[in-house]
Amino acid sequence: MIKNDLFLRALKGETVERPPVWMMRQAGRYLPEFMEIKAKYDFFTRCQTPELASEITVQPIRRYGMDAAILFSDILVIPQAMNIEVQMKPNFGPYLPNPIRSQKDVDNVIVPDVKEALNYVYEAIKATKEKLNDEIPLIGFAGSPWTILCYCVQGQGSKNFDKAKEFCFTNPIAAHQLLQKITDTTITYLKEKVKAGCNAVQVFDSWGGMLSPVDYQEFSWQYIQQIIDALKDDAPVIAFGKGCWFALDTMAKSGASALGIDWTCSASNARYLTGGNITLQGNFDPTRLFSPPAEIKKMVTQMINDFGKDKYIVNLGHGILPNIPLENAKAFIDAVKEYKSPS
Ligand SMILES: Cc1c2[nH]c(c1CCC(=O)O)Cc1[nH]c(c(CCC(=O)O)c1C)Cc1[nH]c(c(CCC(=O)O)c1C)Cc1[nH]c(c(C)c1CCC(=O)O)C2
Repeated sequence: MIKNDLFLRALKGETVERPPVWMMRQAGRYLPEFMEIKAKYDFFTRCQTPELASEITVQPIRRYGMDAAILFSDILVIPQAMNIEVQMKPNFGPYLPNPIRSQKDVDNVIVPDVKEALNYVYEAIKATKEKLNDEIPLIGFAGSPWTILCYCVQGQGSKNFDKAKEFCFTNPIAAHQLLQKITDTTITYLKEKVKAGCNAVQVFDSWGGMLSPVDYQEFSWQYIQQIIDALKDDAPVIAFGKGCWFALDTMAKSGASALGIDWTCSASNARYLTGGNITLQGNFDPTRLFSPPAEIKKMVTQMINDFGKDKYIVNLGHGILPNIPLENAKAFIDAVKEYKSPS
């Protein structure tokens, strides 16, 4: 049994004293203790060494006491396991030297035995569970098939992922084959993560908002739906689509336990679009963490009042930025812990 189960109760839609809180990308570069490890080990060494990955995962918890931990890893371990070379270049980000651009490239992509290929991730989960000592739940995650395709085809980060979209629109058969291969790999991977000890999983569709509503259904959502269908009896699933407010009505009917909301969608609009019954997670503008702590606290309290304390998980609308002052991150977490319902 998990001692602080606020997060799991919110995912079930139960009434809570206060909403739970965690931050997307909470194990990261704003933490000096993270930077110390980063200085010594390259990115994939950190991901692949269970002792390092588990240590990095619990760093923000020790400092701030969030209500859930998220495993330190990356969405790009999936293409790596599928035989696609992925590098993480310092001060540049992901770089895939042989991007996928043709049917032949797609044919060369394998659906691996993820039990073997990503065994280091499950070992990291087990090590993390020991460190967490059942105090709080652990979240596992994967990128959405569309977001993974974006990197596989573009070959690097992008403002508009134009090459990824061009590939889908000029070569839809190959694109769908690739999306299905990623989906099949992701389903087995997430199931293994749950078996290893993750208490919930989140699917990050970071680049879903690059697609039109119609294209979103075709190239992104139908694959996320397959993942939800396959996982929902194993663990609660959170679906986060950045810029995907237009699909919230579909997402609300998917069987996901919660939906992530970014900061461009108001709480009332998100509740309206999702029918008011499903747990929502979000949606503080990550850049707003640069505001003074007192202002952050006021805004967080207002945000909880706007979403309502139940069926709600406090989070940012996307990942925390590298240069956020430590006391500002603390103000965000503390505001939630100090929350009192207006009566
Ligand atoms: C799109 C995406 C990626 N990775 C991820 C996403 C989806 C979430 C989102 O949209 O932010 C997910 C991710 N990546 C990382 C986590 C760790 C867990 C956490 O702290 O939340 C999570 C949940 C570690 C990481 N993944 C990465 C870092 C920073 C580089 C480093 O530590 O050396 C971290 C802490 C590298 C990475 N990995 C990726 C990018 C674009 C980058 C470079 C940009 C950046 O530096 O933020 C791909």
